[in-house]
Amino acid sequence: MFSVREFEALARERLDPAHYDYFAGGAGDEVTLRANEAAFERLALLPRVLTGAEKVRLDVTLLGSRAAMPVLVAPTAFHRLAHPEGERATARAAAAAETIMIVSMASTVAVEEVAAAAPEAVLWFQLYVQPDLDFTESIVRRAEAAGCRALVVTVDSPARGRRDRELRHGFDDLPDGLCCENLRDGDTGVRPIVMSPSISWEHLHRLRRITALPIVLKGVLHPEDARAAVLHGAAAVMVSNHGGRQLDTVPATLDLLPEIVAAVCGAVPVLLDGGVRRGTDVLKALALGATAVAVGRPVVWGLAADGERGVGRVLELLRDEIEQALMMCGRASVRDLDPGLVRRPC
Ligand SMILES: Cc1cc2nc3c(=O)[nH]c(=O)nc-3n(C[C@H](O)[C@H](O)[C@H](O)COP(=O)(O)O)c2cc1C
Ligand SMILES: CC(C)CC(=O)C(=O)O
Repeated sequence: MFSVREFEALARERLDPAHYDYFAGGAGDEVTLRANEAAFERLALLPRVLTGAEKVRLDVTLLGSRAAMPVLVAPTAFHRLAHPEGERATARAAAAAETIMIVSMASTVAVEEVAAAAPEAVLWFQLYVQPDLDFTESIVRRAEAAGCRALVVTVDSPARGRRDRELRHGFDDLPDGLCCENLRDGDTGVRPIVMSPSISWEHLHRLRRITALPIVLKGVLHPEDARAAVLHGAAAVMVSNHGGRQLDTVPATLDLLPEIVAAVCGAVPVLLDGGVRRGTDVLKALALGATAVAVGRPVVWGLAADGERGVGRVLELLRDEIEQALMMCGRASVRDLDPGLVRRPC
């Protein structure tokens, strides 16, 4: 396998079509899903020459967590639909690649077991605030106790996106034997995930009161919200449209990045996900001001294709591509890229 695209093709062959469509699909007409990747294709790289950059640096430090490359594992649900080992395999591969895995609240392996399966892994935990705030707090406590080092609060989902592919397959629940293990509740079994339309800045304040973990706001698209996130104490913002799975026809994340970086004014790191498939994509996002990016579907494709090895290979491919692209651009480090590296062809 020599590219993320090849992994997607193999995953498609291996997966039940309903599960492939769950992973691959987007909301509505999938305009945003396509736009995310197209935005990277539209932007060109403009290399410098004779810069003497013999050794290149790929590592970054984010909220105190080190990553050997500026590519994180985005939180994606239901990994055991892709491979029996599920999130355990993903975490082992992330640990081997020395990068950060953001464990989804909707993981099919409990966060404690993910941590136990990969003791070296640096884990962050993604949270959907549940209307029962005491239950939400108990989930946060579990993530803390499991050793997660940041809380990634997803704010783009006051309701679940309408995804025609899921509707067509009637995919609305996990098969028998699988469930969202982080929603187990002593008294009532496993609770369903609820998307909270009432979620507000007040919930962020509450989370800040109950946990000392740094909080990343995931799903910020409007520059005003990015500014507000800083004022309300977010430790980082993640420019994300949920991989085109929530509100269709929102802009590609790469196209919004410069405005958000300007709005945040260096106060907190800006992360981005959506459509990253190549090392050159990573360089483009970093050139426009992201500190790092995250990949969702590429990791799922690796997992479905070959479990831990597949995820490991996907991460290795991205790492090698970044290193090569950085050298070809005449730059010595992912930390000091600037907008001069990219051109928008007229
Ligand atoms: C199958 C799938 C499941 C996802 N599950 C979650 C989730 O549980 N929580 C969350 O915040 N985002 C979730 N996302 C969104 C990802 O975190 C991320 O924003 C998106 O996948 C990035 O786009 P990409 O797939 O093009 O890399 C999911 C995405 C996919 C594809
Ligand atoms: C369980 C779902 C809410 C996970 C998700 O965020 C998604 O499928 O995009």
